Amino acid sequence: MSILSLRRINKKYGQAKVFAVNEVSFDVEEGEILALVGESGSGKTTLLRLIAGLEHPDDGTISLAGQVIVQGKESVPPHDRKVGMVFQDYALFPHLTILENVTFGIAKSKGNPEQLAKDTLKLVGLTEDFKKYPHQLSGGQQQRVALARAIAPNPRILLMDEPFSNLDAMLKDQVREEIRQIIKKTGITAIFVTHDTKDALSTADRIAILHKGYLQQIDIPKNLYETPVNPYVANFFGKRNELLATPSEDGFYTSFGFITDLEAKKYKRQVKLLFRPEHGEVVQREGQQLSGKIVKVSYFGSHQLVKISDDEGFRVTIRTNPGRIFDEVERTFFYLWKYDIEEAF
Ligand SMILES: Nc1ncnc2c1ncn2[C@@H]1O[C@H](COP(=O)(O)OP(=O)(O)OP(=O)(O)O)[C@@H](O)[C@H]1O
Repeated sequence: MSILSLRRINKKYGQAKVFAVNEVSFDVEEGEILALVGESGSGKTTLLRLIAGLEHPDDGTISLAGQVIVQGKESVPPHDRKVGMVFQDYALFPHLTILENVTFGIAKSKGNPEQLAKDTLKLVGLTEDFKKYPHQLSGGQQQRVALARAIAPNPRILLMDEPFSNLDAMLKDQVREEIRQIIKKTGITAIFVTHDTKDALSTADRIAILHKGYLQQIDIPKNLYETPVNPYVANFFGKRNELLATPSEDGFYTSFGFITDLEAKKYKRQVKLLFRPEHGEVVQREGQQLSGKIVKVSYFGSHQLVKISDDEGFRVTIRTNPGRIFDEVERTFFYLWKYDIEEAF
């Protein structure tokens, strides 16, 4: 069931010439984790602030948990929306202990606020540092306090702005997994903003990708990566190779050789074969494969990227396992096991 629904949301700031958010519509399902991704200035934070009520759209409707919270000029004020927010810098009160930080937002709630704060801190994995101050905690721990503070009032939805950007690379993988598990354990619906595709692919159930304020695609990570709706989305998740090819009855002629493919006869004019580095395989045997000269091998620990050039110097990149040893300038064979076909012109 959808808990949040945005319909044709537009937002332009003051005298700006272009809209920060353009005609954006989507639904978020209950219990889902949605990542909002896009390059800098694409409208991610604006969208989050519109949902939180920190900005008001020029047009559009927003409904949360069955209640219309924005329509035309009317809107429910932020404190009545029951939205939890985790800010990029965590925004903890430096002069309050972590227990006081979490109790602060629920002080007026029924029952025993301090016990609820303690229980929520335990839920996020902080069991004994209740009396410490934020500066005495690591970045990852501070983030968990911010998360506890946001979820303690039992919000309808949790919004997080760049939650992983202040963490170093070593910590990031671990924190992503922990945060995902905590959110899933509570069953809360969450939306987080990130410009890092790894954050989105590894943490979210679905990803919404924005470009210049327009929603490009919203789907599960695998579909965004494997079946992007346009070149912008495809390239956002890692560069694709683009190889020009001439179709014939039984395959494609390329500058690296011939690829047998009966799909080719559907095309009348030159096409582009689009493929990611992991959709090719470098092989030793000669056969129905493509061939070229290895011009560069880059080692990344978990894999290698091999740049292969045709006779004219045009290059494609193929990913291989890290154990293979290649000589640069070696002639090699490779094949593509997956590619998209697009009209070239
Ligand atoms: N308060 C503001 N006043 C005027 N323009 C703004 C304001 N906030 C954002 N903008 C503009 O709106 C557009 C979208 O900005 P927004 O911050 O939503 O993008 P973003 O995708 O979150 O970017 P980043 O990743 O850099 O935070 C940008 O062109 C930005 O310059």
